[in-house]
This record gives sequence, C-alpha cells and structure tokens, in this order.
Amino acid sequence: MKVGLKSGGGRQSAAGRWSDKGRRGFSGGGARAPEALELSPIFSKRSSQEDLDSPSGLLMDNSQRKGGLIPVSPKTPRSSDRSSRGANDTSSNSNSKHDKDKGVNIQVIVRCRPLNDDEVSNTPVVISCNEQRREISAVQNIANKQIDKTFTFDKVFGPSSLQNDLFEQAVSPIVREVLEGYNCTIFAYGQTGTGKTYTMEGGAVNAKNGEFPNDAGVIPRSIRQIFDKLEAQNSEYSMKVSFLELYNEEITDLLAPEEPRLLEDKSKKPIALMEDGKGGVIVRGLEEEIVATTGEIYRILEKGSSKRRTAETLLNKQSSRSHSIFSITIHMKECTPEGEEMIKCGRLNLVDLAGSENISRSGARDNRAREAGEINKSLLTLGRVINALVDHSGHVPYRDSKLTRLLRDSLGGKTKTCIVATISPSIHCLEETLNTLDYAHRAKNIKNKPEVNQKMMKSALIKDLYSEIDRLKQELYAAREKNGIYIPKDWFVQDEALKKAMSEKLESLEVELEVRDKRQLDETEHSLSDLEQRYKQANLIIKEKEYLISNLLQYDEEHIEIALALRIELEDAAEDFYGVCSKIERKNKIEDGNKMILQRFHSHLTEQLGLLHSTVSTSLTQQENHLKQMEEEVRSFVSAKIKTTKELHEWLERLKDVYGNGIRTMDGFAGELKQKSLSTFGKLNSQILMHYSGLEYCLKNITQEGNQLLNELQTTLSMMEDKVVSFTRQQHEVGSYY
Ligand SMILES: Nc1ncnc2c1ncn2[C@@H]1O[C@H](COP(=O)(O)OP(=O)(O)OP(=O)(O)O)[C@@H](O)[C@H]1O
Repeated sequence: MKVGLKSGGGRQSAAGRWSDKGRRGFSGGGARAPEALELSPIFSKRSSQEDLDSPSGLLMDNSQRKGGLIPVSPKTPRSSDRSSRGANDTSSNSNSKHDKDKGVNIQVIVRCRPLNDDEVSNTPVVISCNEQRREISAVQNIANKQIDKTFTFDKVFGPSSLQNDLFEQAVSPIVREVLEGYNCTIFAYGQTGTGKTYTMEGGAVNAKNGEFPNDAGVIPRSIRQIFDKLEAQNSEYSMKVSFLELYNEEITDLLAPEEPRLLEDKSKKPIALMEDGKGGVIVRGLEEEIVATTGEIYRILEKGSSKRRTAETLLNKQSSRSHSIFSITIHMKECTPEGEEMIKCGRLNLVDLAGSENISRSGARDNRAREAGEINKSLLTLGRVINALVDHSGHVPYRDSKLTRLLRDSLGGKTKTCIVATISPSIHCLEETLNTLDYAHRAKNIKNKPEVNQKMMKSALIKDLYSEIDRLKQELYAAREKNGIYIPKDWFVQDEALKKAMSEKLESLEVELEVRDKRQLDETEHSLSDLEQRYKQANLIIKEKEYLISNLLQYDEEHIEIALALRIELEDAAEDFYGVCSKIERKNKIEDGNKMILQRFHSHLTEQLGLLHSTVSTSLTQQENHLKQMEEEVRSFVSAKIKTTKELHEWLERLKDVYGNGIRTMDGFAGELKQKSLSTFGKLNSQILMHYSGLEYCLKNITQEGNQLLNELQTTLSMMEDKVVSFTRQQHEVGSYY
C-alpha cells in the first residue's frame, strides 16, 4: 500500500517524507485500507447541537472509530493561510465568511448533447443553447399548444461543447477549492441517455501510459488537475479514493475485492448505511484505496466503472442502472509561519446519477421496469429534497432514500455543490427535457453554507495514524493466528461489553418505546374519540348549514324574482321618467317659445292697439273736425242760404217796392218767379236736406263703423285676454300636473 502523505515531487515514492514512523506503520503496496472504514461526518469536532443543526455528509473520516485516520473539522482559514494562496483562492477565502453566514447558491450548469447517429437524419431539434447569455430555450408547437420556454443557468454548454470546455470553465475552479480544504460535490443529473456518464467519466484514460483521450470526462480530468497542482506546489499529501454504487436502494462497494462465491451468483455484497447519531451517515465497510499516482487512480476508476450495473435500453445502449459516487479525499501538509505543521483536508465527490426514465419510452420490462421504478423513486425523493430546500420547508425528507441520505451534506449542507444537468436536443425528449430544466432551475435556489475543513496538527495526525497502525497490526496478528473470524482478545472483551451495553440500551429503548407507543395509542384513541365527537358535531353543523343554505337559496330565488320584477318596473319607470323628462323638456321649450311669442304678441298687440287707438282717436277727431266743419259749412251754407233767401226776400220786397206797380204786373211774373224761386228753393232745400241727410248718414255710418271697429277691437282684445288667461291657466294646470 502506498503510504499516507506523499511528496509532490515523487509520485512513485512509496512513503510520505514527513514521518519515518508513519512510513513504517503502513504495509506494502497494493494493500487496502482496513475492512470496516466508516462514512462519518468529516466535521468531527462539532458540538452535538451543531451536528443536529448542520447535517454532515458523505465525507469519510475515521476519527470516530478506533484507529481512524484523520479527524478534521471545519474552521475559517487563518490569515496566515490566506497569504499563501493565489488570486482566485484569495477571493474564495474572502468570500468564505460571507458564504458561511448567508450561504451560497448551488451552481447549476446545463449541457445539451448532440444528436446521435440514429437521430441525426430524422429528428427535429427543439432546444437551442446560448452559451454567452447562459440560456436554454425550448420552442415547439405540439397539438396547437405553443411551448416557448427559456431558462437561465450559471453556465450552459451546447451540443458542440467539448469535454475540456466544460471542465475548464465549470469544474476546474471547484477542484481548486477542494485543494483549499473544501468539500465539493459535482453531480450529473438528467434523463437516461443524455450524457451523464459521458460527462463524468467519458473516454477511458490509458492507465498504463497515462494517455489522455479528448473525450475524457470530469473525473479523470479532476484527478489529473489535483495531481498536477499538488506536484506543482511540491506539497506533501496523501490521497484516498472510494467508489460506491447505489442500486435498487442497496449500496455496494465498487472497490471491494471480488469474492469467488459472490461472482458466481453475480450478486454484490450490499453494505449498510448507518446514521452516526450526529446527523451524518456511515457507509460501513466501504473500501478507501490509498493512491499515489494518477495511473493507480485511473485503474481503480476503470475497475469500479466496469462493475457498475449497465443494461441496454431503447434510449441508451449502455445505460447505467445505478447511481455512483466516486470520492477523492486529499490530506495536504502546510506549514504555519510559526513553523508548525498542519494537515488540511479536502474532498471531491463525483456523482453520476442513474437517468430519469420514461419506462414506456425506454422499453424497460420486468426487472428493468422495476429497476427504472426504483431509480425514478430515488430521483423523486431527490426532487422532493430540492423542493423542500428551495421552499425552506421545516422538514427536508433526506431520510426517504439512501441517495438523499448520502447527498445530504451536498444539498443544503456545508459542501460546495455543482449540478450538471444533461439534456437531449431531440423533439422526442422534450417533455423529459423540460422536467430536467425545471428541476435544475429550482435547484439553483438551494443555498449551501460551505466551510473550509478544520486543519489539524501533524502531531495529532501521527498519533491517530499510530493507533490505526496498532489496531491493524492486532487485527493482522489475530487473523494470522487462527482461521475464521478472529479478533484480538481485548477487542473481543470491548465488543462484548459494547454488545451488552447495546442490548441493555436496546431493552430500555424497547420498554421506553412500548410506554411511548401505549401513551401514543391512548392519545390517539382519545383524539380519535374526540375527532368522532367533533365529526358528529361537524355533521350536525353541516346539516344545519345545509338547511340554512337551502332556505337561503329559496329566499335568494324569491329575491331574485322580486328583483327581476323590480328591475323591469324600474326599467319601465326609467323609460317613463326619460319620456316625461323629454316631454318636460319639449314642454319647457314650447313654453319658452310660447312665452316669447306671447311677449312678442303682447308687445305687438300693445303697439297695434296703441296705433289703432291713436288711429281711431285721430280718425274720430278728424271725423269730429270733419263733422264740425261740415256742420259749420252746412250752417254757414244754411245761414248763407237763409241770408241769401233773406236777401232774396229783401230784394224781392224791394223789387216789390221798386217795381210796386210793376209788381202787380209783374205779379204774375212775380208769382211765377215766386213760384220758380219757391221750387228752386224747394229744390235747394231738398238738395240741402238731401246733402244734410247724406252727411248725417255718412257721419252715422262712420260713427257706426268706428264704434263697430272699436267694439270688434274690444271684443278681439277681450278674446285675446281670455285666451291669454285660459292659456296661463292651462300652463299652471300642466305645471301642477308634473
Ligand atoms: N456531449 C456529448 N458528446 C458526444 N456524445 C455524447 C455526449 N453526451 C452523450 N453522448 C453519447 O450519448 C450516449 C449516451 O450517453 P451516456 O451513457 O453518458 O448517457 P447517460 O445519461 O449516462 O445515460 P443513462 O442514464 O442511461 O446511464 C453515449 O454513447 C455517449 O457517448
């Protein structure tokens, strides 16, 4: 076996340079670490409360057991440690306190594989990758349903990306952190046949000559980087690896020596996963091989990988049917400025999950279908754990599957974690691809609280190694002495005492459990009867409520009917109202018009009446004047006639006198003349009378006409007034009606 810490300068050297005793203690090459290595939390120096609060993980540490190798516990690096680190490292250290307090998100990267030979000619591509924008888009129209989703991740690698691109950009910084003393996990998740194993393992490295193919995956590249870095630093280190497989909820050790009997029935010996009582898990009996060269580690990887259970499915010719975890633990020597030698420890877990599988599409039947069911079940639990962590649920169901128990520290713990989600660009995988992308996108929100593992003093490590060597020696001695299973006597005594104490504890626990069960049963019965009561009461209340509801529904119906009738009435009333309003409006308009007309008429009438009045009075005065004039004329005419008659009489008298005698002679003539004058006079008189009566008639007529006109005017006026009065009354009536 290669010895614990190894000098970076001499990969082939068998022993670490820093301790002769240490070198002596380890046996020769090819030997393994002891049979019962346990997985226990690496943070062994935490208080029990811390252990409860902060789940520890998959990391192996043997300090808990007799003869354990190197106990390490988390601590923030000292300032002296920082000074020796590179630029990148400084940033990681300065962030460590921040990381510790707030937590850092899990890094999620997505890799889309290219179409394979079978797909390339006839399979539409529905996934597009934008590496610059770190976006993956799925665009497709299925059954008139447009799918157009875009997801952003920490990094995106498209179908043409190379293994080296992914490693350099995403994994190399994580490996550097492992060498800084962090525990880091990289796991590949995705649908079956999307390139998880290709990404994690890739093409095999030639262990003999170290030939490195272009398609070598994350694991061999990480190994190479670790060795290169340690050698470049010329540091002393030791490295050990373990490789386990989780198949159908059973853990098997891929590095365990092959036992002929087990090979025959082709089954593998399952190993137990145990709680360490401090929140961590122990994989009891898991082999940890100490490695000193890259060649050794590649050989181990190749051997372990070949033992993984694979099968041909419709989706992948060599489909991994199990989850695998390859772990590399490195112990590195560091010197403090005070010259004290310290050992720091970093661990890298490389997880290749089995593919999530659509059983009908993968063509899995019988055992294969059961297998796929188990795979899906454990991945489902992983999904539930991720959801619980993202939603900050009080309970995270780590315990529901072995996979989540093993990955506990990597999900929500103190490990730095990176998920590589693998997808296919094919239209046929769209549903699963969207599931993977959803899953991965949710996982981005998980926060871990990474902490650097506490460094330990070299002297303490040497002490631990000595006790481990002593224990191994005793074991070896006992095994050489006898056949079968033998252990040293004091171990046997210790084990017996332990067994006794355990069985006593078991008994007391059983009693306690019984009491607790009984109490719980009583409580359950009590709460059951309580529930029954409450159920009955609830039933009664429900019935009451139902009755009330039916009544309410009836009332509601009536109310609805009334409301409908009211609504109709209201609508009618509203219509009427609008009609009345428009009528009032029209009436108001008419009234306004009427008022205007009335006013105009009134003013016109007054004007006309004034005019008429003045005309009539003018006409009357004119007629009166005319009459007076005519009377005067008639009078003057009559007086003139009388005067003329008188004068004529006088003339005649004079004539009688003048012509005395002649009168008599002329008497006849005079008589005649008299006669003539009398008739003339009569004629004149009748003419005057005729004129007089004509004038009188004319005056009478004029007076009559004037009176008649006046009467008519008065009648029209009174009629108009009557009309005005009756109109005003009508208006009042209409106003009071509305
Ligand atoms: N990025 C890639 N470039 C080229 N080939 C790839 C890539 N990813 C996967 N492949 C090829 O696709 C096939 C399936 O890959 P792989 O076995 O790694 O898938 P998987 O996800 O591990 O499947 P399963 O879950 O069934 O084990 C392999 O032949 C592999 O070489």
